[in-house]
Amino acid sequence: MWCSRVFSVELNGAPFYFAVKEKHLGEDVPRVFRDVQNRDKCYSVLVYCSRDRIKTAKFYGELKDKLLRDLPPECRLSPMSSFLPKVRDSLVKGYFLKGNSDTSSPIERLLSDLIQHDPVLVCSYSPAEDGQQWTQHMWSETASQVMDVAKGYYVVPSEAPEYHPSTLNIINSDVFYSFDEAYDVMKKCGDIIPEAKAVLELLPSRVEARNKPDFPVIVIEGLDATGKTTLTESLKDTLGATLLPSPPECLSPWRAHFDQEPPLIRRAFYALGNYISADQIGLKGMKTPVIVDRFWHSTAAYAIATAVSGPVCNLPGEGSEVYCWPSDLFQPSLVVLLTLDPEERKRRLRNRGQGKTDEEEELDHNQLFRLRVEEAYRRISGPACVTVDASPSADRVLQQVLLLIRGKCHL
Ligand SMILES: Nc1ncnc2c1ncn2[C@@H]1O[C@H](COP(=O)(O)OP(=O)(O)O)[C@@H](O)[C@H]1O
Ligand SMILES: Nc1ccn([C@H]2C[C@H](O)[C@@H](COP(=O)(O)OP(=O)(O)O)O2)c(=O)n1
Repeated sequence: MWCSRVFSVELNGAPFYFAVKEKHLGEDVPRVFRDVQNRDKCYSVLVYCSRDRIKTAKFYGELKDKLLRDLPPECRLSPMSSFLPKVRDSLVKGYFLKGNSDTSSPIERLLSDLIQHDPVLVCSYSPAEDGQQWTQHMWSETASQVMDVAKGYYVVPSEAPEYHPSTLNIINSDVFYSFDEAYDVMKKCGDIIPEAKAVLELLPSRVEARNKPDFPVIVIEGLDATGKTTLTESLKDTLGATLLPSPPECLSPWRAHFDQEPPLIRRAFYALGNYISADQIGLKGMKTPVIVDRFWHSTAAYAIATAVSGPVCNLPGEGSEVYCWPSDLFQPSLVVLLTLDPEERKRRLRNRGQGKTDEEEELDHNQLFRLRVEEAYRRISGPACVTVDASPSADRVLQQVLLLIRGKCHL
């Protein structure tokens, strides 16, 4: 089983793959080990997935903090995973450590301690006797000792899978496709996160099968500073509409807390926010048109783009079930995606001069992340978004969107 797994190490935002084999057939040394200096040693710490997903997700985050705090500063820490290609939910996450001869003792002390107290699988990597190849040694779980060197596996390069390994675990870990799936996560959090209890109290008792609103519901999407607030305010005034922010205002006191939680919990929070918004849309949409500032497109696109690293081609392919709209979530009449040239977006951000979320900071620095979010927006279907260039003046953007609304929603 171990030999059919592929290992992935993220270096500078790009994944490098290797596998392990009992026999060596003269393959190259995997990229991850090629630049390692003589006498350097590497380690992997993978977190076992327990039945308690919340515990596993929390532990993964805490493990990073612990390693960063307790490892020698020269030790390099990279995200790592192990997976079975094409097998859904087979991804196991962890960290890859690179140390030198001075740091190997403190690293090994720390890892020995971890393996005895925490749900982790530790391996070390060192050059084989011939000095050319590298071998992987799984640590014994009981005695925290390295297993017999003769039983080490050889590490060999592995082909990149068709899509980024994180895509194997996206469904119901990063993106939730029903109220019940997201609710289940929040409910389980209730025992360990007091804020989760407060969120549960705000949720509609069930996803109500409300009648379709009489008036059109228009969602405005786009990266930060593309002009959503400006446009939604103008649409509200022009159409006499109700404007609803997303996540809904009632969740504001809890948002900062959930932004600090691991993806499983954080994304469940945003997913549930959409169901609260849907409830409000159902009520308001009986009396006026409704404009919504962000909705499910944002929830799914940011989650997918964060789970996957590297270039846009690492995203799940177009048409993947990952991009499908949840069957129990209200579908708006029209979703408009505002797009903007990156330089103009930065100029608007600077002019606005406000603080940004960590994710928005990331958007600024990481152009690949921005491209992944935008592409994920475009791939979501049911309803798909209609792209509008947000670079003209605010009034021209408004006129353009009004044309779309009148064409689609008979207003
Ligand atoms: N069409 C536009 N042309 C020029 N500046 C704009 C336009 N739309 C918005 N802005 C300005 O860009 C900044 C970001 O707009 P905002 O509506 O706050 O974006 P978002 O809500 O998407 O973050 C604001 O300072 C706003 O005044
Ligand atoms: N319905 C929503 C709304 C926002 N989100 C998430 C997606 C991003 O992480 C942030 C972006 O929200 P933020 O308030 O920073 O964006 P704006 O300031 O409105 O442009 O929130 C979500 O997941 N689902």
